[in-house]
Amino acid sequence: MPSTTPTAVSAPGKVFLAGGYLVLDREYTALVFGLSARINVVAREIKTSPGVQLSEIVVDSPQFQEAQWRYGYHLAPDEGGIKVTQLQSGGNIDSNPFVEVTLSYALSYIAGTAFRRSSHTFDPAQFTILADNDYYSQPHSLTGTGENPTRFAKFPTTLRGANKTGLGSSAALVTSLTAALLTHYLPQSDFNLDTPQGKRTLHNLAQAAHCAAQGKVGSGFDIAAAVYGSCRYRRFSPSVLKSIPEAGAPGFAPALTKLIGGETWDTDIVKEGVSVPPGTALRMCDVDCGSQTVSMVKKVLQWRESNPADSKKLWDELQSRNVRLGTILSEGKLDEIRPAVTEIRELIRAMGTQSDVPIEPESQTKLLDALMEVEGVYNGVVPGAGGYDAVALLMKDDEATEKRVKDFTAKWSQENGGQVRLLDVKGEMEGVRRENIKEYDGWIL
Ligand SMILES: Nc1ncnc2c1ncn2[C@@H]1O[C@H](COP(=O)(O)OP(=O)(O)OP(=O)(O)O)[C@@H](O)[C@H]1O
Ligand SMILES: C[C@@](O)(CCOP(=O)(O)O)CC(=O)O
Repeated sequence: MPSTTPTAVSAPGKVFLAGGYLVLDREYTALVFGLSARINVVAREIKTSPGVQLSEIVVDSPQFQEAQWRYGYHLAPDEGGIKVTQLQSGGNIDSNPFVEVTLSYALSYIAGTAFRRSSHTFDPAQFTILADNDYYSQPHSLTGTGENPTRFAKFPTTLRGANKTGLGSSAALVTSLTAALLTHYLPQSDFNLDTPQGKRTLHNLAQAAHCAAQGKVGSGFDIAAAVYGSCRYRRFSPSVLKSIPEAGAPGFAPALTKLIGGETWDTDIVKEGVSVPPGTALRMCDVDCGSQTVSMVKKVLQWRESNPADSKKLWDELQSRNVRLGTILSEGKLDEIRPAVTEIRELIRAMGTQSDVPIEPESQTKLLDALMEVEGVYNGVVPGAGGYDAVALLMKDDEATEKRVKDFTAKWSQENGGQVRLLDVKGEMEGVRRENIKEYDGWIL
């Protein structure tokens, strides 16, 4: 039976502190942190008048303009699973592939497991997405209503027009929407978010859906952070996802059920020993400029292929420096943070120069070096794939340091052009979780 009371879940965004590029290969690991910025999904049934039959799932994202997607669903032939189709609602609504693919995957999984035991159908339901403001850099109005008027802003734009800050909105969205669908439609005996088994199911399903929606298989670190929060991550073998036909194609449903519960996943996610010292915060600065992760990844991998010996030497050494930083952070050795990060940055710059990819470009080196001079800042990196669009800082977690960093970034932006802005988000340990529905007063009727 679907849940008759509304339920809410949230999943965190990510900051990729160490191990970018290396993590694409299972030989190496990444040090990834979850963030206090979350994507929340509230699930509730749609009540219909007596005698009225509705088979519709509505997903909406009320912080944005033209962001309501209505879907019909049917059983695809030849065990193709549940196929969803966006219903036209008059206006010119963009499709949302991440939402659509997530629905196909989660509904097919639900139908193929629990619903197989009974002649169940999907009752109409609504899933409302609410994202913490730091995911987007647009100016916004904070005139919301309810208990929490400033937590979720209204953005004066469609999602397509939103400027993302790179916190992994699609991974957090796919994870929390999948968790909301499983929680809403399945009894607790079949899916419980609070158990290791529940998290495993969610992780596998969200990874598969996210890869399908993106049209590529990345390392999956962002889904791991969304499910488990801060962790040391070793990726799954890309071959894990080879067995799965496109959603709706013949054989999709049994292949998906087998994949999600199967033993082929060789992901290795460790939470123990991943933390920052007490009194220290991992913070992000948005730098207003975008980079092209896909072509950067392609170029770095080409360099690696053409220079197997040199690149291996560099990656092996970088891996051991990354692991050392993880140990220093979890053991709270404050004095060692700065030199350890400096050593990592040296090798990141070497990788950038050798592959001719701006991983830590000169403008970011200047910015990070100048930030290090701000009292209370230990050091910082260009997170993930690097480029021009963000820096992550390890700094003291107090108001005075925050103020100094904000003053610094304001001055830096003025003197150097562009926009550097300290976001409110901080590194946080916890992954996906259930939320109290009261958090969303004023947003759901
Ligand atoms: N609040 C939201 N409501 C509905 N869909 C969203 C929302 N936020 C993100 N999405 C979906 O995720 C897509 C953005 O995903 P994309 O992978 O481009 O960005 P990202 O995950 O934030 O980036 P990065 O991996 O660089 O951090 C949007 O086009 C939309 O489909
Ligand atoms: C380069 C890479 O290792 C990290 C990309 O991270 P981000 O999208 O820059 O946060 C790619 C991946 O892990 O899928």
